[in-house]
Amino acid sequence: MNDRSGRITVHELSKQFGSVVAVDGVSFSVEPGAVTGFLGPNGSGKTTTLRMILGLVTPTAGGAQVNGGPYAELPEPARVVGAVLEAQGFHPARTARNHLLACAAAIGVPDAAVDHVLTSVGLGQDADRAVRGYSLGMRQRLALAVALLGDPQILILDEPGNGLDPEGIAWMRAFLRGFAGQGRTVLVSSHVLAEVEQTADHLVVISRGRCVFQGPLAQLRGSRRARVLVWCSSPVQLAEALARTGILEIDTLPDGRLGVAGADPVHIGNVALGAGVAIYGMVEEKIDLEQLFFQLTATPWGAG
Ligand SMILES: Nc1ncnc2c1ncn2[C@@H]1O[C@H](COP(=O)(O)OP(=O)(O)OP(=O)(O)O)[C@@H](O)[C@H]1O
Repeated sequence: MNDRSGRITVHELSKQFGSVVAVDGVSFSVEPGAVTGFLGPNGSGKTTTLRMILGLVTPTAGGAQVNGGPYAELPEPARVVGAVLEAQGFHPARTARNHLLACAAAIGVPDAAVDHVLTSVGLGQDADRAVRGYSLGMRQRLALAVALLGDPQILILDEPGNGLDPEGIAWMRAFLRGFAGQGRTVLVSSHVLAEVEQTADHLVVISRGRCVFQGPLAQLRGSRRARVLVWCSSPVQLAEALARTGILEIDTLPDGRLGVAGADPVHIGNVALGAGVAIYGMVEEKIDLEQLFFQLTATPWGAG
């Protein structure tokens, strides 16, 4: 089965290792033409999910499909999916070129593909050096080159930012965006929202083996209403006065300020004036995605 859609679908996927429930009924889909960030804290089940998509771990329940069928049933899997799950154990004495030539032979692609992928990942100059002299970032690029050998439609990367310096991270981001820009599919895991924030169009967030959010990044940003934080002489009086004008989403912050959603500073100032409450300061709250991610993944079965 290969419908060439470039779509990954995961349905009610679960995996239990003894008494550990690593993945617990996760469902999501990953579409072509976009970068999908697969986010969750350490141990939340990301790697196990990716391994199940790739047929490396047998699910306890549910299933995953790549191009309309199980990965194991794809006729030429390396031409459909390129995956980098962990910094591979490359033979230290081998050059990158020789390593890639061996991989190319194993999956039946012509040697010419080797030069192409070496250039794509920026290792052209270092192709004939032994891998033992490679930095971690260069090894990551080599692992990516292996994944690209079959000119796959889909890339699956597990924490590709690990060990990369800022320049390497910027390069990886641009590469993944370019790959998705060709209409291909990218699924990239991370435990740091900031790492995928600038790359991902879509997010799938898991926590303790369960999916707590999936959708466009912009939707996550918009899921929390912007608030105005108000420092005033009488928070209770101001909250009551605002409520009389229909503004009901008001929280009291630990520092005594009010967090008011659904009203602009002009309205709040006018209401305060009418109620005889002195305003000492107002700021529009910045939506902190990292904090939202933390809130999503900190509560046991989060809000989705
Ligand atoms: N082969 C295994 N045997 C037993 N437990 C496992 C196995 N693989 C994973 N686990 C457990 O399943 C849970 C999920 O692990 P997993 O590696 O999928 O999480 P993760 O989100 O990828 O974490 P990280 O970000 O740390 O890589 C963890 O509690 C882990 O200890």
